[in-house]
Amino acid sequence: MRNDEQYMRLAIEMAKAGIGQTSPNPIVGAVVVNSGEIVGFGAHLKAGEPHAEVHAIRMAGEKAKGATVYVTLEPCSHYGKTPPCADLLIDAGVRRVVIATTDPNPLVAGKGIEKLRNAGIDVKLGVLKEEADELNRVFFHYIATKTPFVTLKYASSLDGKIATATGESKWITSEAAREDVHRYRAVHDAILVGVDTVIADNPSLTVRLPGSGKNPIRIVLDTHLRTPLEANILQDGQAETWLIAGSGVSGEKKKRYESKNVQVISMSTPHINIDELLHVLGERRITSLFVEGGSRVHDSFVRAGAVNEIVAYFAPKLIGGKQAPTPIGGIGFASMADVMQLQIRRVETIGPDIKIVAIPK
Ligand SMILES: Nc1c(/N=C/[C@@H](O)[C@H](O)[C@H](O)COP(=O)(O)O)[nH]c(=O)[nH]c1=O
Ligand SMILES: [Zn+2]
Repeated sequence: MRNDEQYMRLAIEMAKAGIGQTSPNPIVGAVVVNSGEIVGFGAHLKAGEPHAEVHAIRMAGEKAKGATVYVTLEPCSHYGKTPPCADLLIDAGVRRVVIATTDPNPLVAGKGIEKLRNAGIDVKLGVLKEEADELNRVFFHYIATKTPFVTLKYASSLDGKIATATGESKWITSEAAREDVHRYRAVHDAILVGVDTVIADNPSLTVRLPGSGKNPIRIVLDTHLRTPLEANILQDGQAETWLIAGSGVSGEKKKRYESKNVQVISMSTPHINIDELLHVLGERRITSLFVEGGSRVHDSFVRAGAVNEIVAYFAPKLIGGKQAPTPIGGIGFASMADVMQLQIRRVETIGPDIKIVAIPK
């Protein structure tokens, strides 16, 4: 016999099956318990497919009657692509529902709970709320702002250089650290780099992991459309590629770039405004954005305050050189009073490297 927290921990572990697969939906897990026996469980695996509660109740069958259901997010009460889970739980005759966190969507927040309580079901809220909120920090951010959750990633030497003064950067971090980066790419809707990185590294920006699925959309900040036409990201057909151009680029120049997997998106101003960019990406259902550099792009996101998480890798190497570029270049902050304050969330080693995860305060 486990207690509410232990069953909810199971539901949270179950939810993780959907990580990287459910966008733009949240990841959700559910566990059905009857007289101390687990009789059903499930996770939401893909937008448009059954919700976690549906899988769990189906598995429980008759044993759902009089059972307790543990679910990491408030059961939905509106008709989306599938019928409301609140009604399903009521019809299945469950006795009690334990919920980790309520739905952030103001249109539905609390409605599922109200339906359950009106049907005489005992509802308990807030069990492992922090863990459940952390699970869906991307989804909650997107619902609240309609812009993507932005993760800034860089890799540098211990003395903070992302390349040598002559522009060499292969490789700074280890194979293990670079594989970790691919795991981040694999769960993001889109990856973003600046055109200078495309010119310098000719990156493919695809996910090279065993059995990896669909590649994220590749986005290049390219105000004047300087991306070389023979660049991998325009030629390899491995993923969709969007070039973000300033308003000054001529239609005929844009046409030269547009092809099957390549689109040019023009901003409303000559220079790219990060805030406008994020709203345009949000409208195109990009809920998570992985910004991989270079240093000018990082600076523009930091100065726009458009960073929700930083993932930094430090290699045990010294590169030196006043001209060697650092992770955040560009203009930066003139006064210490304006710098971006962070909170370190995690420090870990990966192979010979150090990985630090931080969030803005
Ligand atoms: N130089 C390094 C990186 N460099 C990061 C970017 O500058 C590269 O262009 C990009 O990762 C290449 O993408 P790909 O072609 O898909 O492999 N990133 C890292 O984590 N460690 C490094 O040592
Ligand atoms: Zn539902």
